[in-house]
Amino acid sequence: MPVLRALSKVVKQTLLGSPGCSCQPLTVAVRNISFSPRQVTSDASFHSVSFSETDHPKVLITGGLGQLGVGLAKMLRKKFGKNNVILSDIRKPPSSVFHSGPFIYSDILDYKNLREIVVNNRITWLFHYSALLSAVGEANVALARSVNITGLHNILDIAAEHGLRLFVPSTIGAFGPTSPRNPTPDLCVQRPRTIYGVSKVHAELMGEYYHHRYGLDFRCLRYPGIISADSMPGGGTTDYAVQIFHDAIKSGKFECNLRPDTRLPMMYIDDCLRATLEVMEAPVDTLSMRTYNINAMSFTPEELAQELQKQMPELEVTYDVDHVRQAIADSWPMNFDDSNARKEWGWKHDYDLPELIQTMLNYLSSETRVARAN
Ligand SMILES: NC(=O)C1=CN([C@@H]2O[C@H](COP(=O)(O)OP(=O)(O)OC[C@H]3O[C@@H](n4cnc5c(N)ncnc54)[C@H](O)[C@@H]3O)[C@@H](O)[C@H]2O)C=CC1
Ligand SMILES: CC(=O)[C@H](N)C(=O)O
Repeated sequence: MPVLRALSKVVKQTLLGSPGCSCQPLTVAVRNISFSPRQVTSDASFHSVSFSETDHPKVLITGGLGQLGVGLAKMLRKKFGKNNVILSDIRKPPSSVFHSGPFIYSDILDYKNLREIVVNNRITWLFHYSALLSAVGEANVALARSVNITGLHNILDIAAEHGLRLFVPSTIGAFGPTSPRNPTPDLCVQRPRTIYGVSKVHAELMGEYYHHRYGLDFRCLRYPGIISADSMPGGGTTDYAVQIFHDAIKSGKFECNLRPDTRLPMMYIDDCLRATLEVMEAPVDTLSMRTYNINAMSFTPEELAQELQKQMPELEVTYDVDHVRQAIADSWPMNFDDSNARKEWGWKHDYDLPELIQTMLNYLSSETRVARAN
């Protein structure tokens, strides 16, 4: 009976909150009302990150060995110091990554292990990059549901319990065929048709809910398709826009898996990572929302090929449409309206299509020259 009485007291506190406070202080079990390891102690606080801690955050990046995580770690280590940024993943890191700063194994489905990492390393900022992307997710819905939704729940609970500032990326894929597509504003119908999109809308809503309910410092950007030279994409619909550069340099030929007229929002990786840091550092009073669109450019495969052919006139592009990816792309935004990010916290992209092409070609051709010389 005492157990039941205690339980009912916790339930009451959870549901009613304390008088005069719109968000619930951390006196409740975040995930479930039970005697689980997720029960938060009464002296914990969602607002416990002190100023000096946010000036010099201790950072954890999950899913850090994908297309974006290694670049994010590099940028954050430059700013906050090598040992203050821990990269984690479930894959074995290449030796260059392993020797460039702290790396640990972390499966986001293992809640206790995550908690241990956060506690032992006194983590204050968490960048949650683990996910299955759109095309891979459609090929393995059960795994995508588990990693993208169950994994996110673990991350939210850990972040809330330990007063972390939490960044979770969302995507153009969080919109669907009934959303306005040209342009797509921050707030509109979101009815995606992929497990990836559904999981990202869920992440946006859960993060915002934890923010309003518990005061979690949740920040989220909806990224366009990201283009990078030194890392490969992990199985998405926008992957063609990276692959074309590699194939152009290697063989002078590229077979595109989307129709030539498929228009999608895109961004160079340096802009994406800078936006991520900028929104994490934005003063709270500049953020009227917790989830923002960001954008840089928007093009079709045909436009990208034509622009690339200005530099490489011999490039041959053919099309062999993958129907799964095409259906996904046809349901996504063609242009992204990111005016709120620009107005509120000063977002501004540096790379348009010509700069993107020049930067990618410079990087990849110098890599090829080095490889040939060795
Ligand atoms: N790359 C892009 O164009 C875009 C990416 N994003 C988002 O940015 C984030 C990072 O994207 P990418 O680096 O491109 O993804 P990616 O697919 O290249 O990498 C994801 C990483 O998550 C890891 N992972 C999978 N299951 C895991 C688990 N159980 N525990 C821990 N890690 C696990 C994988 O090993 C992989 O290294 C994702 O959340 C993605 O949705 C959003 C929009 C565009
Ligand atoms: C735009 C994304 O979220 C990703 N690159 C994908 O195509 O799945």
